[in-house]
Amino acid sequence: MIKVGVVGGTGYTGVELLRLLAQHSGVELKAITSRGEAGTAVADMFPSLRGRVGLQFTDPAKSSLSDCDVVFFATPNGIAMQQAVSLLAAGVRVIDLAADFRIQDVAEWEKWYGMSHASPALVAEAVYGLPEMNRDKIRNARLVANPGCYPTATQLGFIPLLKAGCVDASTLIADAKSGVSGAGRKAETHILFSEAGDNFKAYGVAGHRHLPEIRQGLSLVAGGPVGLTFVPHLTPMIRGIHATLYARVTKEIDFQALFERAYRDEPFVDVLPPGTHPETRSVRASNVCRIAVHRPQGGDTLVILSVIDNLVKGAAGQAVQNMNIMFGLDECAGLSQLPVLP
Ligand SMILES: NC(=O)C1=CN([C@@H]2O[C@H](COP(=O)(O)OP(=O)(O)OC[C@H]3O[C@@H](n4cnc5c(N)ncnc54)[C@H](OP(=O)(O)O)[C@@H]3O)[C@@H](O)[C@H]2O)C=CC1
Ligand SMILES: CC(=O)N[C@@H](CCC(=O)OP(=O)(O)O)C(=O)O
Repeated sequence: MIKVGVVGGTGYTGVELLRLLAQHSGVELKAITSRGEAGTAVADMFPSLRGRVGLQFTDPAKSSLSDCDVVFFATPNGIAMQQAVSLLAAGVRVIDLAADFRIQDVAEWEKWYGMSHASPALVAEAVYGLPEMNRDKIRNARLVANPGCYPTATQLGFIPLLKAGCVDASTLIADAKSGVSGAGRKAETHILFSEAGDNFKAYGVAGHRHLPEIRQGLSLVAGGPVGLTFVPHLTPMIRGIHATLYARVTKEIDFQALFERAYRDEPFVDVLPPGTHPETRSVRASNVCRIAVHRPQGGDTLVILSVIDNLVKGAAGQAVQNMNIMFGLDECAGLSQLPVLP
């Protein structure tokens, strides 16, 4: 049994980790932290976990995280980078759901995240945890940077095209929409029901912190710099990301066949038949990314539709997938949930 700790068990990605780990036969939950709820039974706060999680929340400063085999950080940006060094020194592997180790250029990270990096030396060691891109490196990683939610949906949609060199890499467009849980569980005015409900808006058009993360991944695949316009939107749904991706064709190939080949052996990427329109509810609560490939009116622009659940393939599910790979388990262990309908 793999001994697991979760830092940030009261947040949305934290409780999603608990839901998935509680259904995973290869792990034992050892510590679940909260600063404000230490001493509260986890199942009292989240009755959905009654009978499945018997632990209480513990104060992160007093938790026995160094006794774990792996610790997940489901915390705001800037927390894991302060604690990873000592955990790694104690032989604990770390999976950070935040962005502390996602960007290899530390100066660039500091610019977008508005803080100094506490462990710049660890950044080079960290492996970007997108299994479809980095599975072999993840296997031996001590420290995994779990990708962001928008970056997961966007990169999975563009990667086959850039690998094949069949689109103009300088004019990519990602028009992405997220459910409100993407903003986390903390109280903020713009995510109040009466602000976000029955409403739809773009944000971060001038520059969102996921832009450098997506650019980094796509540039590696393309073998050179990419030009990307990325516009996120907030939609009045709870879970889900829908990314509509545009790319101009430079080489004629069978694009549907390209995607089917690229993801044929991927357990969590489903390429839909031609002409289909994936819905966010078709992946709700599951670790699946569904992709459809379109070429409207046979023109020179491809439109790729990519949907994920931001809390699962966009966060906790992908983190469990990474843990499975790191510990040599079945990659799908604990991740066989079908999407919830309606
Ligand atoms: N929501 C999403 O869709 C996605 C989120 N992420 C990333 O995952 C991380 C968690 O997100 P999310 O779950 O939405 O956030 P939430 O705001 O819902 O939860 C944050 C958690 O972190 C804990 N926490 C806050 N500050 C500290 C601290 N200083 N030390 C220890 N624990 C702390 C909080 O617990 P307490 O206050 O009880 O200690 C809480 O459990 C973020 O970095 C986010 O960017 C990544 C992909 C998708
Ligand atoms: C709807 C919403 O607010 N989404 C968040 C992104 C989700 C997230 O948590 O960011 P990471 O993936 O980098 O951790 C935002 O735009 O800031």
